[in-house]
Parts: sequence; C-alpha cells; structure tokens
Amino acid sequence: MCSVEPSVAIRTQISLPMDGCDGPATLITFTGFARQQEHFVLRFGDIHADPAPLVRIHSECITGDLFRSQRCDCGAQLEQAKAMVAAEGGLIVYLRQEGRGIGLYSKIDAYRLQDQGLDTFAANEYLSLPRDGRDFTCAAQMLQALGVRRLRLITNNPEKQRQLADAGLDVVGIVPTGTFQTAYNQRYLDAKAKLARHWLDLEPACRNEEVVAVH
Ligand SMILES: Nc1nc2c(ncn2[C@@H]2O[C@H](COP(=O)(O)OP(=O)(O)OP(=O)(O)O)[C@@H](O)[C@H]2O)c(=O)[nH]1
Ligand SMILES: [Zn+2]
Repeated sequence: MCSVEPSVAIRTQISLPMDGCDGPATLITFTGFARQQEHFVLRFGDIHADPAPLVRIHSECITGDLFRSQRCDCGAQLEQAKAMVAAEGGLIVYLRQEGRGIGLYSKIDAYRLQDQGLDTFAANEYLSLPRDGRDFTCAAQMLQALGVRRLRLITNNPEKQRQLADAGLDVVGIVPTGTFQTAYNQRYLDAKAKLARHWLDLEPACRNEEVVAVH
C-alpha cells in the first residue's frame, strides 16, 4: 500500500501552533513516496535517542479523526495520542491509508455490508479488497529519515510492531492506546480483538457480541 522508494527523505518542516498544547508542533513532509502519497509526521518537542521517543503511527480515518464518528475508535485514539506526545514530546506519524488502505469510498461500501451483518474484515473481502491493505514500512522509512532508530510505540496492534521490527527499527516499548468503546463500535472492536489479535481490553458486553464469520 505504501509503495515506498528506497530514499524517503525530509521535504519541508513548518511550525504549527496547536490548540491545547504548550508549544507549537512541527509538521514534517517527505519526498520519496510512490504515487504522490502525502504521509506526514507531527513532532512535538525535541526528540532524543534516550529515552526512546514516544511514537503513534495513525492510519487516516476521515470519519473518526475529523468528524469523531462513533463507529470506530480512531478519533479518540488520535486525541489521546496527541495529548501523550504533546505532554512528553514525541511523534505522530499520520499515514494516508484511509479505511485500512482501501480508501474512503470503499470503506463506506464496507460499512453498508457491516450493517447487513458482515464483520469489518469480511466486508473488505466481499468487495474483493484486502482485509488490511496497510504497509507500515513507509512509517519506518519516515522515522529513519528523522534519525529515529529506537522508539516506544503507542498501539494495540501487534502487526505494527512486527512490521517496524522487520524494517530494522527497535521497538523498545509498547504503550497501549485506549480501548474506546461506544454503543456503535462494539462489533468492530470485537472483530479487531478476535480476528486481528489486537490487544484490547473489552468489556463483557462487547466480548459477547456476535461477530459474523467470513464466508
Ligand atoms: N475498511 C475498513 N476500514 C476501517 C473500518 N473502521 C476503521 N477503519 C480504518 O482502520 C484504520 C485504523 O485501524 P485500526 O485497526 O482501527 O487501528 P490500528 O491503527 O491498526 O491499531 P491501533 O494502533 O491499536 O490503533 C483507519 O484507516 C480507519 O479508517 C472499517 O469498518 N472498514
Ligand atoms: Zn476510524
């Protein structure tokens, strides 16, 4: 999905005053991505090798991040991560991989299928799209371009840790992101926990929710 060229490098850095933060953040853009992808990094404070910086790798979710849709947990996770890295310094790597890489329109098609009973992964497959089309290698390359070799990663997703390690980064700690259950995202979170092995601490009401099997 990321389709990176071997030479991802910093393109531009600009200071962004941030609502609710003591100091400005720095927005960093990059060159070297295929297909004009516009992944970026927000840096809060200074980054040092020791202690290893706190990093959130966040996949774009227009509905959740921008409009705080309750169908997923993305908006709450992003807000929490922003508060964490703003408090102690760190990075948000924002990947333009909407809908786990299938794009907004296909995600909305997948939402329709979920309303008809499919789980979030089966819905993608029904559309002949990957269950999870993301590739976190581009995140690793951006971090390497910033001189980051060791990091503490804010995530509940074991796949992110695995891909960063495969790309040569040293994930020295995992900081869990919150489990933000709503009345509307229970089946989604349940599917992530059961079918994608995310480390989620779900309330019993959520665990008991039925996830429709993939056909
Ligand atoms: N295709 C599809 N994508 C979704 C759906 N709900 C959320 N997403 C996308 O999923 C991505 C977020 O992935 P998640 O699996 O929720 O979380 P994660 O970032 O991998 O894991 P954490 O680091 O623990 O938050 C974003 O790109 C969302 O747009 C859905 O029902 N279908
Ligand atoms: Zn979302």
